[in-house]
Amino acid sequence: MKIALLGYGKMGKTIEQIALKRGHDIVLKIDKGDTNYDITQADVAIDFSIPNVAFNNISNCLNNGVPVISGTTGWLDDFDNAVNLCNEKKGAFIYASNYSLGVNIFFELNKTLAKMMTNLKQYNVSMEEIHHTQKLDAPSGTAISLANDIISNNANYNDWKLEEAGENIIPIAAKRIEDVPGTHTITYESEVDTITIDHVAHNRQGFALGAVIAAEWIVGKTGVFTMKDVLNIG
Ligand SMILES: NC(=O)C1=CN([C@@H]2O[C@H](COP(=O)(O)OP(=O)(O)OC[C@H]3O[C@@H](n4cnc5c(N)ncnc54)[C@H](OP(=O)(O)O)[C@@H]3O)[C@@H](O)[C@H]2O)C=CC1
Ligand SMILES: O=C(O)C1=N[C@H](C(=O)O)C[C@H](O)C1
Repeated sequence: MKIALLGYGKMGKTIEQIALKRGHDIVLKIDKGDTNYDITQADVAIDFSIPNVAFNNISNCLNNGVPVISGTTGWLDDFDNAVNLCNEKKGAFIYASNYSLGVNIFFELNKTLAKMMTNLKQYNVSMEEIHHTQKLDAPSGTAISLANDIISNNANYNDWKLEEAGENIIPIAAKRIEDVPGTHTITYESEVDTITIDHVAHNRQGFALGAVIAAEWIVGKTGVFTMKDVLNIG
């Protein structure tokens, strides 16, 4: 498979290593300032860039009939526009806030726990995410997915807020510590005890492998998909 990497930073480089090991060719490596390139030479594009260029990169792929895997976080104001463009162009598109198998299992655990806690109003939920100091967005895309899944599965919550608690609101604390690849913790606290679930990434390999697996899966398909479709879990 011929892969275009849109964003050749920490994730782009990790994806390259894994894709080469799995027998793929990297035909484009696009970074800041690279504007004059022909995306149609790729069978599939993988975007791990920065929030304010992600939608433009995704649109370019969809407008040129190239399936696109989007891992960049912090651009979701344009998510519905990406979905509409994909449908209009009969293209193929996946966005996931987190491509790792472990986090996708964690997403399912979070939904199940949120459902179980609905009638237990003595517990208050909170979330913490920790990432490296170069991260541009806060809270993390994964934390936003986790919070939205709690809201969809637990009637006691209808919103989330960064660093702010309140009635029916999930407070999310975003910490930045050098070299942390990504840690997410969900806590339910009552007066008598605490229930905690967490996911700790040890490196970026899990995110990158998931993105390559998604790229292999999407070629030849039409539509807007999620990692749940790719991994067949939950
Ligand atoms: N969904 C998931 O599983 C995961 C998502 N992420 C997300 O992926 C994104 C990238 O993360 P990471 O690799 O750590 O970040 P990096 O900052 O290491 O890499 C981002 C790269 O994008 C480049 N870039 C800037 N402008 C453009 C452009 N117009 N087109 C293409 N590339 C451009 C940057 O170049 P330059 O440095 O020259 O500006 C940089 O090399 C983040 O949004 C992060 O949150 C990260 C891990 C997992
Ligand atoms: O920026 C990162 O590094 C990561 N970003 C993603 C997010 O915002 O959730 C996924 C992972 O946690 C690493």
